[in-house]
Amino acid sequence: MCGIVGIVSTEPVNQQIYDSLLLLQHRGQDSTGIATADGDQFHMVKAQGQVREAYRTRDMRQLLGNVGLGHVRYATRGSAAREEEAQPFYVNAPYGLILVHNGNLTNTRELTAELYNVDRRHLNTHSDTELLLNVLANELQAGAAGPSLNADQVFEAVSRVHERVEGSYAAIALIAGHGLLAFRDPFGIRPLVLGRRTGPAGGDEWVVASESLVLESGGYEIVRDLAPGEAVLISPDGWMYSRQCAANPRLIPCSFEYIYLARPDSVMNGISVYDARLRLGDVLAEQVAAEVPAGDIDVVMPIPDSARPSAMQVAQTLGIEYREGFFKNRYVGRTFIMPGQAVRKKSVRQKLNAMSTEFRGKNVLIVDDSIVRGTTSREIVEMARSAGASSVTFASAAPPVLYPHVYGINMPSRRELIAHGRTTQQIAADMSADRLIYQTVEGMDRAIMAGQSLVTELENSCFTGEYVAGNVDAEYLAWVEATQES
Ligand SMILES: O=P(O)(O)OC[C@H]1O[C@H](OP(=O)(O)OP(=O)(O)O)[C@H](O)[C@@H]1O
Ligand SMILES: NC(=O)CC[C@H](N)C(=O)O
Ligand SMILES: [Mg+2]
Repeated sequence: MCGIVGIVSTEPVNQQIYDSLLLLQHRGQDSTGIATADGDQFHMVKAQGQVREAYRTRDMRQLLGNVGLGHVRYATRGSAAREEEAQPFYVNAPYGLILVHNGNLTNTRELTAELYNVDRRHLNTHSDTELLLNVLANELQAGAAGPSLNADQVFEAVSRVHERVEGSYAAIALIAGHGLLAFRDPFGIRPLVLGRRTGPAGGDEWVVASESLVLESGGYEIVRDLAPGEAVLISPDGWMYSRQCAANPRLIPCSFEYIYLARPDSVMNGISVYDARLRLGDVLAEQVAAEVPAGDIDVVMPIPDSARPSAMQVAQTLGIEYREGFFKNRYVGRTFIMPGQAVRKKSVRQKLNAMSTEFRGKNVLIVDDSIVRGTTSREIVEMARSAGASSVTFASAAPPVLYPHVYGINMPSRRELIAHGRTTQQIAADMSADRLIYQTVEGMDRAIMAGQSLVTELENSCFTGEYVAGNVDAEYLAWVEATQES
């Protein structure tokens, strides 16, 4: 998952894009980029690292214009370290296009061959985003009748993109002289929300972003989540056009957004992330009560940050005291989205510290939102034991992660997943926990989708092995495993 934002304003957008990217930092820490359109002229700045370190004042000054977009990257194809894969990507024809993308394409091999053999387009990186941009460019070119471009032509091009591209993609593009285009894949796997406000001199200002907290913070009203397959085109003077561009759209958003990726204060597809995490805690508590005799646990503790709402709810539902025994160094980022196992492992130790007075002589129930590689849980159990815990029960608000994720979370290989091919008891032994309790898939679905009717299915492939988009078979998974850095 990456974070994306696009804004059409009545005033310069550079600072607004920067501020929005700071709010989306939790979605990607590898690199960042901003592009603006000043009439027909594009300006772009990209850099490795996080938003606060990436942009200097002179970079910001050159980002002129009232229309723009931005990106924070968490690499899922190619490499986090390659500067040329930082987004946005640019192509000069047709018209001039710049694009940012959250998601991951699954037919990259076919697209790469087609783009070269049929469309005669050169690709310079291993990024799937470069592919997406070139397919869009090709389809816009194919439908272009002359120098002017109308909304119908743009939407027809997006329809052809949907036909050619497989996988997950929430994307925002600038079309020089024509404004901002945003579209979401036909399953709506990755999020994208549209907002509007009135500018200081009147006139509509628009934002499209990965998460609603960007809208809230900028004083925009939420218009709606883009529907799966829908495209929105906003002209530089604030006219908004939209159309359903997919033949068979079906909303199946990624459950991992609710479990871990998104900020709790965002609302996605009408579901509050915070409420979903509370309910995950409620349902997990049922599981704990069924597996652990009453009185066997003295205290419930979260692993900061993402597990807090679920852990609070586990404690409350079970009537057990809630304490914070792990303290977090606020200057260390999210460890799961860091590139490379060595840095992730080291960072867990730098990030979290166990306070022995909270652990000594106690039977603790530690709650995390998810266990993926086990990097966090292995370290945490060891910390709890050295801090003097009598026993350590570990509970995960998500079910066991058993399969690779190919739609925008970088878990390419089965081997690295602590739960793959193991029983719960074996995993508990691996992390040296006395007991391990997992949420069930049914419980997770119930918790996330409770109390609403818009979302009736979730993209759960990393838990179930069922892949909704593209032809994700054993051969493809073996290829991803062999070629993608994790
Ligand atoms: O089993 P693992 O491979 O360690 O992955 C799971 C852990 O990683 C995430 O934490 P992270 O530190 O990224 O972010 P957070 O502060 O939002 O919890 C997640 O919340 C789990 O704690
Ligand atoms: N996490 C994402 O959305 C990644 C976008 C794109 N696949 C990249 O690797 O840059
Ligand atoms: Mg965590």
